[in-house]
Amino acid sequence: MKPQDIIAGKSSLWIFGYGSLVWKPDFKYKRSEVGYIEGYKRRFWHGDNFHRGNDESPGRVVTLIEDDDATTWGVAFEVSGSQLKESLKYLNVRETVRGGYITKMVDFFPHGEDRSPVQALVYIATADNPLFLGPASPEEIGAQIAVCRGKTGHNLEYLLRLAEFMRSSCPHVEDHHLFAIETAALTVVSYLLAAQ
Ligand SMILES: N[C@@H](CCC(=O)N[C@@H](CS)C(=O)NCC(=O)O)C(=O)O
Repeated sequence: MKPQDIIAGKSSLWIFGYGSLVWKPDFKYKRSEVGYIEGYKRRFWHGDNFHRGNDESPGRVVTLIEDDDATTWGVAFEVSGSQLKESLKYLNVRETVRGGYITKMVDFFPHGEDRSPVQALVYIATADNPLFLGPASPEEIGAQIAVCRGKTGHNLEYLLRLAEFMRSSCPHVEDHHLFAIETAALTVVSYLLAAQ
């Protein structure tokens, strides 16, 4: 979907973040809500040769993989008025042009009792994306993240900030994939530091 098609006729829009967007939206928004989407699992299966890696050593960032039994927790940001066009223009470069993500509309469920879902835009990197790296063990992914860096910073920062967000904002959620990779990456870092 092109940004102009997304905002056609809309005065406001919710944008769901589940990776770097949860800790670094970098666009103006009216309000935000922690919550989840259904039917997708978050996986470090997408490559990144710009923000957190390069062509020789692509980093690993998250995408969403369809799974009817899964939910993914993150943050939805409501943008309205001029924020709508500004946020989509910014995210089109950050997510689509540089990251290879496409856009979909999903139901977002704000955290809390009996909250009705709202439609939200989400950026997803699909398996046909040339940067898609696919499944690997937490040890392999952790080792890759421990040594990669790109124009925006270290891949380890991306991992640790997402893990911190989940612990602080979603303490009731056990994200085995995320925390196993965090443990593996920190183990590699400790070995590298000890070897110095
Ligand atoms: N689309 C996901 C993942 C977004 C994401 O991590 N995209 C990368 C692009 S490859 C990014 O924005 N990186 C910025 C950074 O690493 O600071 C989200 O909603 O948070």
